[in-house]
Amino acid sequence: MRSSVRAHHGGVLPDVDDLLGTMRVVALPLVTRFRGITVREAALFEGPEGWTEFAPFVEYDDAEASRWLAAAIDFGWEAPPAPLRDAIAVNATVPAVAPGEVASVLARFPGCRTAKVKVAEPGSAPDEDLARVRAVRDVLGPEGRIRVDANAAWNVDEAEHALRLLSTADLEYVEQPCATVDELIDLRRRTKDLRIPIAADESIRRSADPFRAGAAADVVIVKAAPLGGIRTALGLARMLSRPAVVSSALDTSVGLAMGAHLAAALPELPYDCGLGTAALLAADVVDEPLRPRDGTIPVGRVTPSPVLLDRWKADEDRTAWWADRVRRVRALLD
Ligand SMILES: O=C(O)CCC(=O)C1=CC=C[C@@H](O)[C@@H]1C(=O)O
Ligand SMILES: [Mg+2]
Repeated sequence: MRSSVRAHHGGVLPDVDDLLGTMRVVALPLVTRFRGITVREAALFEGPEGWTEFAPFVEYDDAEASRWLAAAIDFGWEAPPAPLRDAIAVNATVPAVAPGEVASVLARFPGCRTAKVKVAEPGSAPDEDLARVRAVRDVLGPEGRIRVDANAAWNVDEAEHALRLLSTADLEYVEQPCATVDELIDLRRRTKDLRIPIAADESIRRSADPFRAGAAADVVIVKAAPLGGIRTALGLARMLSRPAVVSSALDTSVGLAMGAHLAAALPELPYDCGLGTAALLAADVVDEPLRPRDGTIPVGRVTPSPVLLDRWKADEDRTAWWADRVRRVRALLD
């Protein structure tokens, strides 16, 4: 490394040439559309501690992306905290597919006893969500655990209506049913009788006051990259004092390894984690992707295969776009 400096948190902050020197940008096809995309782009760097990932979704602004870069640097340039476990139980992630497609999606997650089902997608009605959830229940059986994620799409009335409909499906929790903390509080009051726990995801990583959001929720979702890295996420989970579920962001196996290290360092892990999403990628950058086997993924660093990095490399325009993004976002970390 040439001119790394110390970052505010006391860690190393590599300069932009260090980052761009090893950067590889990939464009990986998905098995099925997820949050509106069919190709996942990611920038990978090799730091002194190993390979790391910077993959904020392309529509995110530079300020938001700067936390993802801090996380990438933390994982590539610092040793992760000591793991307390060597495998992480993960959930299946079911995109907003038709009920007839549910069985083939779940088949990609062998051994997973928990499924997270996307609901409230634009243009989809509550009874379509219910049909998808019922199809998941048919495959998992009565012992299966089913959580739904609305990604903040419902207002309080819609959320109450949907939860009353979905309550027949025995839900483990509902993730981010509404956008604001006030709405979450209102919804909790209105649906007390249903006893469906409420999990906060976007409210934790995007709100100015994650503590208020944590207090309004029964469960908190922590994601290493959007929260600025493993250490920051661990500290936040500790302070929120709610059961934490580690999840990911449709990362390559390099980013999933970061999430697995976060999950491995949490003192308690009562829920299965959203780290099985390599199963939604039709291609990955490592020879042995971190796809769930027996319902778990292993904890450890992974190294991309040069052949796969070449096979899935993004075209010149997209690679230049990511290099520009890294330059702009790195400047925000000074
Ligand atoms: O938690 C999971 O099962 C997988 C990850 C996941 O659902 C998400 C990944 C990427 C972006 C988000 O829209 C989404 C989420 O909201 O949790
Ligand atoms: Mg979510």
